Amino acid sequence: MFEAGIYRKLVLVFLAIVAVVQVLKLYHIFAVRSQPPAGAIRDLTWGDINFLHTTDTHGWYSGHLNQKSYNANWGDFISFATRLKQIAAANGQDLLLVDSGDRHDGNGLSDITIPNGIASTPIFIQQDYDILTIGNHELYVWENSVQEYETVVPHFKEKYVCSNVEFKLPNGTFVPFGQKYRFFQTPNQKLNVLTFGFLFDFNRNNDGTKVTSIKDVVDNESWFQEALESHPPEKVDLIVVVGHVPISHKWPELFYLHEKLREKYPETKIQYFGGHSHIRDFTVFDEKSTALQSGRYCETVGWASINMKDDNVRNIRERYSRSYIDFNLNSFLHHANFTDNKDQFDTEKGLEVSTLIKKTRKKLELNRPLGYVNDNYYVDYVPVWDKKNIFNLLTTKILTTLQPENSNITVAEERIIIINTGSIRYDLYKGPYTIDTQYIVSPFENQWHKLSLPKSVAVKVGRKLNENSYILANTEQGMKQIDNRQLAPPHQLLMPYEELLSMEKRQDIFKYPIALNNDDKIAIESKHRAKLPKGYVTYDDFGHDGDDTPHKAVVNYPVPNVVESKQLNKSTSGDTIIDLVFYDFITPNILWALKELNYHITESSEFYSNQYLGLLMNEYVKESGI
Ligand SMILES: Nc1nc2c(ncn2[C@@H]2O[C@H](COP(=O)(O)O)[C@@H](O)[C@H]2O)c(=O)[nH]1
Ligand SMILES: [Zn+2]
Ligand SMILES: [Zn+2]
Repeated sequence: MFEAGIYRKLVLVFLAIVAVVQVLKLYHIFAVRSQPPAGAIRDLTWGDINFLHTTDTHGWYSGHLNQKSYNANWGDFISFATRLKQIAAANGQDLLLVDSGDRHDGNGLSDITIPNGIASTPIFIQQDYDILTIGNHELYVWENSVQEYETVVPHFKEKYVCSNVEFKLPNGTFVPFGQKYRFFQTPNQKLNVLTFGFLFDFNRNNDGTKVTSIKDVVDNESWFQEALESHPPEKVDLIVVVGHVPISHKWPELFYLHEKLREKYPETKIQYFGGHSHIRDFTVFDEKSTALQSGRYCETVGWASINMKDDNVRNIRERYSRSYIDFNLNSFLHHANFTDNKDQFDTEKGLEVSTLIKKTRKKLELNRPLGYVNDNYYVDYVPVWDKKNIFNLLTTKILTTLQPENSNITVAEERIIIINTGSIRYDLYKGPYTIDTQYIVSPFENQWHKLSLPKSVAVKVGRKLNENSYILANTEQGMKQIDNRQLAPPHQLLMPYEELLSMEKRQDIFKYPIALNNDDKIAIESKHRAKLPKGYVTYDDFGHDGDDTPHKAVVNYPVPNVVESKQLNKSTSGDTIIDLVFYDFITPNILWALKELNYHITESSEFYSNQYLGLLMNEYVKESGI
């Protein structure tokens, strides 16, 4: 009797264990449902109208020569777009190409020439865009604005749409880059599309250009109201807004525009394309409006599709789809249905452009090695104090080699050198350090300026600049907004340092950038994902299945707006006068910080050196390697 009782219990326990294992197995399969097997690519979802979007390409038209995930070049992208347009046409659908600006500053192909862009712009314009607009990097330097106005705009004609930036003609009048808006019909679906192009409220543009905030255009510019009046809702099937503006819910500009457009077009579908903050993102504005942002540096081609005939749509995901396509040949061949068949995939024009890129790189000697990098140095994959962090390398080794330009510059015994972290544009990877590397990492050829300050004041400036507040300040150029967040790397623009720091205490946040429900965590932590290549795991308003290629997430640690290289003598007593040395680019921010510190400067900053950071890096690598 006793044995039978134990036996029965053992059987029950065994059955219970089997049941639990089955449930977990089902749960696991179910939870990992959105993860295709390693190496598999998530297919695109096509709609009546489809879009390919690029933004913040910053001259990366050669592709990423040492990163397989982004190994396609601009010629491959041209072939890819051509093939997808053919698929769309065969299905009676539309496919439009859109670009949101920032086309140089960050790669040797675009930056080694004077002015920059001379060699790269002829490559960029080979892509057959349907809608494009301007980025802030086309506006810092007058020569780049001239190039945009005289080369890019005439090439694309009515397809270049820019609603709030103007160019000053020799006679002093301001005219738009391209058209302020465009109304056109799509070739296959015959959709009537009303298009605008906007730049974020940028105030560091050169004097030969003018930027009007989106709010001012919408509220005060008569042409905008007239454009809406002359294109009433019954005549417009779709509004497209191409912006060099972040689409994040944290960035208000496009949401203000949306609110005003909805007053006029309560039911019309409105599709936004964003840029500037260098991230993959997708936001839902309302049931009939979404926004796509497509990363940076030719790492991503954004994809959006819309079902225009949607009277009985129950869920917004039946109306819209979005994908972030890794800018590599594997993805391009897959989505264009030419897997393992590159010869057939290549178009004549694509091959011509790939050849042009090779010839241009050779002519510019971009692959000429200057030295060797023995380790990887990251912008934010490791904390800023880590010896593998590039800012640690710069502040402890490279900046210490900066010399005043000549002997008649008076220099103090001690100094602090400050750089904005947004001036460093990419990681420094192990391998040959070439001419191209200099521009990839630190393209800005700013002068160094200095102020002689009491040490007690100078040591506080960096900390003040790392406060993240949007400040209205009276600068030399008049009332300008000083936004210290704009000094940081673009992809951290929306996650201010303090906010990131506060999260740092909860390590989990760096694995899951947003709070995820349990089955997502299972999906991410699953053994399957652990084997995947590192890369973007994008969490947006549609969830985390947007990346066409599943990756193992990288972690982004917080990066302050500025970092400092301190050459100070701990032994000196008293408030000695030291040199505060900084990039002339951040002078408005330095002056703001000193004002905030109640320090009244008696003289303006003084020229210190032309040895900009890229040159210092080159010399350092040649001398001692890194
Ligand atoms: N030190 C310098 N930093 C610069 C300069 N021009 C731009 N920047 C930095 O880049 C971001 C904007 O980049 P984006 O790709 O997001 O538009 C800006 O906020 C600065 O941090 C420069 O000449 N010198
Ligand atoms: Zn950019
Ligand atoms: Zn930008």
